[in-house]
Amino acid sequence: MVRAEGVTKRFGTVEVLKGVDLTVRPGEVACLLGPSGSGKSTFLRCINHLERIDGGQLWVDGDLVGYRRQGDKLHELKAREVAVRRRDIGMVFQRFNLFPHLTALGNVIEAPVRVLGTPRDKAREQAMRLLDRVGLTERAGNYPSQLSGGQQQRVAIARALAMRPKLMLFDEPTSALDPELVGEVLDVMKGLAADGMTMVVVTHEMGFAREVADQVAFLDAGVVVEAGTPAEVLGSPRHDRTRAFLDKVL
Ligand SMILES: Nc1ncnc2c1ncn2[C@@H]1O[C@H](COP(=O)(O)OP(=O)(O)OP(=O)(O)O)[C@@H](O)[C@H]1O
Repeated sequence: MVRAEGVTKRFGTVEVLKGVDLTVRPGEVACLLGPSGSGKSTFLRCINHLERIDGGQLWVDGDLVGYRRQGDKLHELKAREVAVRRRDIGMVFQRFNLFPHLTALGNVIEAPVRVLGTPRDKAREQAMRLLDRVGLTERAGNYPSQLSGGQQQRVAIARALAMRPKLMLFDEPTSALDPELVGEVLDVMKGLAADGMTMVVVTHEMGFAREVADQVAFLDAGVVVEAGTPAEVLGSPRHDRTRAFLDKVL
């Protein structure tokens, strides 16, 4: 589903990704760990077409990010084509980024109606099912300001799911939450994983990584220095930098 080979990314003269290699298979949950500034968000943004890579190759769902193949030639994607590819990718951010002027239901309905042209009645039915899935049926009519952080994040997940993505990206989805609200968001993510959603999750929640991840990758200074099962990477890390990081967070 995601394959990165030697992906590099520079901001100005600073090389933030220095050759990232990572493969995430369909249905797999990959947790990306690493110190602040190691490039985790940047890598997620590259997968989601929000940043352009400078080198290496990045495939999502069999397509080379940024390019369309025609015969044996590659053509750069136009903005419209990027927008179409991005429909298959759901992204959930640390700060929930809900539309403040729309209710929970309105937030979930918005993209299917506007982008996919789903009839409003059908989008509403689907949105209610999604709100039920994230445990927020009763809150459908509430505005973001009337919801807790955990509830807002669950709406954000429902909103991303409304586009029926093939891949979900999570960028520290619980970091902005009060500790007592973290569990409710992780439970929704665990449910998604159990349903077979392919997920790449940047998180500091080691319990989640240990319990749910098929693969844990440790990114340090723009390079995946080790990747493996949670037992391998969290239980017996091979790299000094991974060990030093885990000593701090575990
Ligand atoms: N748009 C940008 N322009 C310039 N520099 C950027 C930009 N985005 C990120 N950076 C820099 O790239 C480096 C990696 O940032 P990134 O947010 O990817 O790291 P991270 O591992 O997700 O960190 P954190 O855990 O703190 O969120 C940082 O030094 C950051 O300042």
